[in-house]
Amino acid sequence: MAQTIYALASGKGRAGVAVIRISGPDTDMVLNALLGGTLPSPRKAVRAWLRDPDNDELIDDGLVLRFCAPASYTGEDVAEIHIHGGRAIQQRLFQVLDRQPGLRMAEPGEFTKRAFGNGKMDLTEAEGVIDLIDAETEAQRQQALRQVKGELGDLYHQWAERITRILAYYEAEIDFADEDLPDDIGQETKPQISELIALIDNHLNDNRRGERLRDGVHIALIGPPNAGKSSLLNLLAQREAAIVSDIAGTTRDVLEVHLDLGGFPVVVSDTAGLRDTDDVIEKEGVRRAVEAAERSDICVLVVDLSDPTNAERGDIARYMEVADLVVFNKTDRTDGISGPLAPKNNVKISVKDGSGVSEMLANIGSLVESRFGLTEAPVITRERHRSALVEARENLARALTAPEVSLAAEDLRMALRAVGRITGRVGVEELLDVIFRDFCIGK
Ligand SMILES: Nc1nc2c(c(=O)[nH]1)N(C=O)[C@@H](CNc1ccc(C(=O)N[C@@H](CCC(=O)O)C(=O)O)cc1)CN2
Ligand SMILES: Nc1nc2c(ncn2[C@@H]2O[C@H](COP(=O)(O)OP(=O)(O)OP(=O)(O)O)[C@@H](O)[C@H]2O)c(=O)[nH]1
Ligand SMILES: [Mg+2]
Repeated sequence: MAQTIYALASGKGRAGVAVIRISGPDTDMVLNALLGGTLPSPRKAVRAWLRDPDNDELIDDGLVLRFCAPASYTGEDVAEIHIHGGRAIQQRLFQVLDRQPGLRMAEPGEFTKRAFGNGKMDLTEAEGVIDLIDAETEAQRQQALRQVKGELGDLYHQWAERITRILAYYEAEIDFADEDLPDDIGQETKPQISELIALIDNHLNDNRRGERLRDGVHIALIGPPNAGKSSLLNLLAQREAAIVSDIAGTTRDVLEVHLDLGGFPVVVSDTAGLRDTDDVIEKEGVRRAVEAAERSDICVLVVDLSDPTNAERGDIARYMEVADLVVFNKTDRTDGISGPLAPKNNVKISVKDGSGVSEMLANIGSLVESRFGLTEAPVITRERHRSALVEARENLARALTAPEVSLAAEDLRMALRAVGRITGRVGVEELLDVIFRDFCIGK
């Protein structure tokens, strides 16, 4: 029998109201003790004086919510005690709970773990709950909510069902080889397997947009020394995060700033100015700058528009080729002549007087949106999903060329297990039983 667990469900520290959640078989016993014998009816908020059962001392004027298994978040008996969010009240209630037999403090995620264990949600939905709580931007919230609603889990469940149906043909061939079965089951199954592989490939080939949206889109600011990269970073961060000076080669380390860019989480990296140098430390800085550019999802090249030496530097022309956006800075100093350099996507700004900055933000915003924005179909949000799908795909491909029916069946079973691992929803055997029930084999 599961233990009864409790935890502070609301944020730590002083607050207007704090919510303490209890889940498990002893929930009603605890409520009885705290309320002095009257249990509120389920799913109805009831105001109640909370007392320490050992000495009848008042703890707080509270609000209590009771859920009866299985109709609760965890699927167990659950109670929520809403108290005033003062430290001493929280402390006192926790002391009382700690004294109750069979009760212990919940581990992180344990309520949701129980919800999964009791079939209230699958693993992708549980991950969605965590992502929803962690969501810091609007796009992250939307992506997490879709996962909580089960969109991703449903997709994988559909695929698991498709594999199971295909597998059923092979199982039937193995079990009832002497019965009336199609001569070549491959004719029936192979197009179905290929179709599924194509679906998985398409889903995998997503530019890792879901993962990027979860973790943050990495934007690197690169360019020659003194172009104004650090000045631009500070402008974006709205604080003096990086040192700015008119000495070329000021920035050495890669400096990261986290921002909400129109609802998208982005991590902007300021880097050392790119140039040939004999200074060993600056050299290392340049190496790190190039590395940051290679690792980034979006590479922004910052160039000083008023610097006449740009056109002579072959490396800048090369960076212009590969950069996603070229920002010509310091328009306040010139009439905006970019010389012979005219990259595809560029914008002219002045960090000093702020001109062009909103246009630049819109430009970066649309790059982020088109590459990493939400799509019609749900997307992979974790490496865990990706590696399981790659494994499933490999096994499906192997099933296509398997020399024997029994080997193909084993490949399909492995593919099924890999997909099933993502949702944790249904075991292979369980699914097979369901399918076999309406699989007409004359038996
Ligand atoms: N006070 C409070 N607010 C909360 C939660 C909570 O547990 N308590 N939630 C969670 O942390 C979220 C809401 N999610 C919930 C999910 C399921 C059930 C629930 O009781 N499910 C039952 C009954 C379903 C029904 O009748 O609609 C079930 O699934 O059987 C409750 C809340 C966000 N807000
Ligand atoms: N006139 C003018 N000066 C600017 C502008 N943006 C930056 N600067 C100046 O240009 C100089 C270099 O700016 P930084 O931001 O340190 O340049 P950086 O690209 O980070 O340089 P490194 O770190 O050396 O690679 C500083 O003196 C800034 O004040 C601008 O839009 N107009
Ligand atoms: Mg700098």
